[in-house]
Amino acid sequence: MNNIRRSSPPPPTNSQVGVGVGIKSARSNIFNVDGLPTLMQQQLNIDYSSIRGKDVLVQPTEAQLELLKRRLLDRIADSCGETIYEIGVGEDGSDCGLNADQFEASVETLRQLANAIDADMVKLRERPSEKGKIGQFLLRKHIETTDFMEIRVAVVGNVDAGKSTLLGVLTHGELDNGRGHARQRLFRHKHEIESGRTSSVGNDILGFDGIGNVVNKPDHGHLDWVKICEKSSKVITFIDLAGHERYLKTTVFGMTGHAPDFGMLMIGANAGIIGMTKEHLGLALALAVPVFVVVTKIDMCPPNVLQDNMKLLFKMLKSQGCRKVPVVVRSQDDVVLSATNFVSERLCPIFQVSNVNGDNLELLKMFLNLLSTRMAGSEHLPAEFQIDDVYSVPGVGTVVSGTCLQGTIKLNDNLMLGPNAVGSFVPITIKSIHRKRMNVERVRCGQTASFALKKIKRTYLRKGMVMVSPELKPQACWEFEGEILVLHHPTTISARYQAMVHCGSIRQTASIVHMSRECLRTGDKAHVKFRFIKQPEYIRAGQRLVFREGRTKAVGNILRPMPHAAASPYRPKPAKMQSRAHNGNNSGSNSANNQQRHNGQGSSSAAAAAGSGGAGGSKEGSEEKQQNGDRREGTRRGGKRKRNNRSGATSTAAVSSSSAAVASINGNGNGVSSSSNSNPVETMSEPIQN
Ligand SMILES: Nc1nc2c(ncn2[C@@H]2O[C@H](COP(=O)(O)OP(=O)(O)OP(=O)(O)O)[C@@H](O)[C@H]2O)c(=O)[nH]1
Repeated sequence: MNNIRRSSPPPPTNSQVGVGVGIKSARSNIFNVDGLPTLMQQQLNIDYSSIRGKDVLVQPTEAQLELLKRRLLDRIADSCGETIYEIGVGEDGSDCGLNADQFEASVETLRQLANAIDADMVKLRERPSEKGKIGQFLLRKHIETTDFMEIRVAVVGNVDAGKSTLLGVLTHGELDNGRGHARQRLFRHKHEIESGRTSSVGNDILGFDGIGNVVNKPDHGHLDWVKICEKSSKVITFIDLAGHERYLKTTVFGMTGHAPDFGMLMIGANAGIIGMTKEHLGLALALAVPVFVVVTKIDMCPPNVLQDNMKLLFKMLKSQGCRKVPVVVRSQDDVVLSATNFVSERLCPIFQVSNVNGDNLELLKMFLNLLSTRMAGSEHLPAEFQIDDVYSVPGVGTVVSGTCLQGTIKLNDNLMLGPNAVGSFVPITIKSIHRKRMNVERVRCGQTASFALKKIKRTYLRKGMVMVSPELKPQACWEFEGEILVLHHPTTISARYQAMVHCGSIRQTASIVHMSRECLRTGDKAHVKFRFIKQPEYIRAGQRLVFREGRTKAVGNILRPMPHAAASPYRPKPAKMQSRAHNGNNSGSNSANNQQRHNGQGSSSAAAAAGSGGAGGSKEGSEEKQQNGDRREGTRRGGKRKRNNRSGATSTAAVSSSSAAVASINGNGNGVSSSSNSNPVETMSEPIQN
């Protein structure tokens, strides 16, 4: 059988396509890359050698048909409901192509197999090869009306890039007028309608049926989510995030708390890489979320400007900081190529679209239809659900929404909910389950849902809590060890420094108790022991985290939760916060002074550029203060400036040897105004390692 998705090393070009399929890593876990026996084969001792030839579908025996069916079902189960089959390619990838008759016979056999396993079949692509034809076909299994595959796409990009407009156009099927018509339907607050700016995390859905047609049919401008879900085999949930720097904290929460499978980075063709573009890209890279790019407004952009901005985009994506392979998607072939190689090949597909005249929107839809979840494969594990919102619904009671990270949750299941302020978990029972407003009986890993809970008060709950299977014997942690990489700090970070930890849907200030180095600067990596300031949280080793305060940003992983750390409140004597002086006002001469003082590195590098310009630090700081009255607890944030304790050369070396997206995120945490000061490409020049 020839349809194994491989993560082959050479970067694909527009004229090549990777063999076989599935966009998700889960597939390659089971079907290993060399055609060696899979885990399942080993377990069941099934010999698939007789179905490895390129012509197996031409005239298969009964036994071969049975094996083919079995293998297709395995693959579909592994991929949560669909797979892409490549006809005319042997399992080892060599000797490709079938003559016309053989090809037709193979297609017919595949159609019979699809019928036998109750799946739809659609041709995606057909191409000639040296020895004949090769074709790729999508097989999508029919599922119950109350079930559908779910993919979450976080929509990020600078303000006015056209995010809400594109989502309005995609989900409502009506083009924009260039003056904000399409986005009106998506705004959730009066001030958003008045200002035309997204300020909250929004959800919009786009449903595809078994053969990839969009099922969204607005009724007088309104979408009935239940109808869409009933008719859909796959639902794309767009997490519409705010582009304005003022709402960065909400955007970070959207990226960490809503567990997106993919990031859609939007760029206005005429404006190019400005403002928060690099900040958002850096965030996605830091959280290991694969990103594709959509360049909007090509209808109103002069060709030379578009060309220049595309050049910069390519340079940024290829830079050491990103190490992506950008591919402009211009045809259906390119769509299949990029969708099938998206995750494994570090490919970054780029779509150039217009929301006004509809250019290339069909290609984007086709691409979205081929995306698959990255969270499949842990249905059998004990359930774990992270809560990202809590409501009190009249007549229903307390409702929580969030994402199932592992296992399956069914109606009337008993789970443990917590941790509360003292770190305990309480038993709860699931009263009802909604997926996209539709009543369902179960939720699997990778899916979002809302649960009505029995006998629990709204006031007991908060974002960041979890509901887990009692089998997991959950424990809350005041402290944990992590490995972090400082993407930007104006001076140095030392023990007792406090900042906001974003980890899944947890958002709480934590203090550094201990570090493997005396102090940390931009680009430094260290083992750090953190302690939550307000209450213990449920965390797991391996979770990614973002540690930020104002323009200070660090990313990393949780290495070791420490559930046995004492619960007595830790009241660190706060470190002196010299760096405040630099956060406040970064414009004009101040900014220049700050650069020198902070970095001690003269003209060196992206880090210096990052420190400059814009009013980001102060604004954001004040937003956090407003939104987060709970955070200070009578302590001040620490941050130690150590002036001149490194020579310029040393610190430059430290930065350039760092593995981080030093500048990608840093490049301009400062908003639109800074973009003119710093070269967007140069600021991406430091490597990012996740
Ligand atoms: N001509 C043209 N105008 C567009 C296109 N896409 C969006 N616009 C216009 O650009 C403006 C900004 O679009 P929005 O969708 O609000 O941008 P946004 O990225 O969502 O902005 P925030 O919500 O503030 O982050 C609106 O007036 C749209 O009508 C396009 O493809 N062509």
